[in-house]
Amino acid sequence: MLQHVRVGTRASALALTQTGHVVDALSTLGRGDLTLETVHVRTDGDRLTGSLQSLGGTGVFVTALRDALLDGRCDVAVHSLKDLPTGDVDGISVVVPPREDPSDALCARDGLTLAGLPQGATVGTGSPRRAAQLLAARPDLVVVDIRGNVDTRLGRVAGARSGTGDLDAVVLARAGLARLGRLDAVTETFGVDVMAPAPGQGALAVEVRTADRVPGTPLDAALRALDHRPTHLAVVAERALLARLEAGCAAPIGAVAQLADHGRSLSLEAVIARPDGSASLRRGAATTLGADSAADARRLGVELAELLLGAGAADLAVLGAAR
Ligand SMILES: NCc1[nH]cc(CCC(=O)O)c1CC(=O)O
Repeated sequence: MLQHVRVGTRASALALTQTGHVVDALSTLGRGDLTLETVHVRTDGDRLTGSLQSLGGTGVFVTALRDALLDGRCDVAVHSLKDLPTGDVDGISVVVPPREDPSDALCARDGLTLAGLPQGATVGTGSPRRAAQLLAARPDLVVVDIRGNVDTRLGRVAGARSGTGDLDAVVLARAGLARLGRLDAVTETFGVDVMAPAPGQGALAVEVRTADRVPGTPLDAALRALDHRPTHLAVVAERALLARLEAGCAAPIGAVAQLADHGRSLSLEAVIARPDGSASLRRGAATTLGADSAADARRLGVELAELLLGAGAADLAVLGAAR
């Protein structure tokens, strides 16, 4: 049986490379039974130019792609998983391919590391999570709110290829730079102890209409093979924590999970920071994985969120405001 599949994507360079990876993977896993086509979908997030925070929280890049999927203008939609709101959507099922390194990376002028940046250096990021953790490590830094695609942000670094940048550094997800072939710009990759990544960072979400998950069809078989259990369970835990804290992707919350004990348990570490970096809470937890491992992962996220709330998380950050 030959099945034709239209894969919807945003038109940014990052979205196109991410979609390209998914198309290649589905093509290989489809063993000649899938033909694939890429369909460009415009989103409000690509059109508006204000601060990312002023756009009204999570999901600005997501709705148009989901609408295209539900309207039947495409059959598969590819997103950066960290950009998705935490709620499930009726009629859509999510597959999670293997994740890239979830870390954040400093891209500074002249090869500088965080410790090497001069007093009062300017660092660009539009993310309250990154701003808070930068300021926690270096209260003297001046954080500049920037947005735009990865190339635009890298172009803001002084002494970068163009040489016209106005900032000493920017912070970006290492995964995006890796996918774009721009790891050359990275001057330091942050450990979780310095900067805990956004829940879901480095992972992709491949969305499909639940009605199309028909066992035995080439698309369903390829999607089953594409789904990566360690990544899927990790992001379920990270996003359950975010949801329990009633926070969106703009909240100053970092969380990263990974399988341990040869896949028999899952550990989760999370940080919530005061936006100015003057205080933060960090906690970790782990669970063994039983027959319903997704339920165990979700419970781990909820329990760690409740541990953080019990320790005063709500006093640190304005939770609920960034939805
Ligand atoms: N919010 C924008 C966004 N969404 C996903 C990535 C990078 C890729 C990823 O985290 O998977 C980026 C850019 C960045 O944060 O540097």
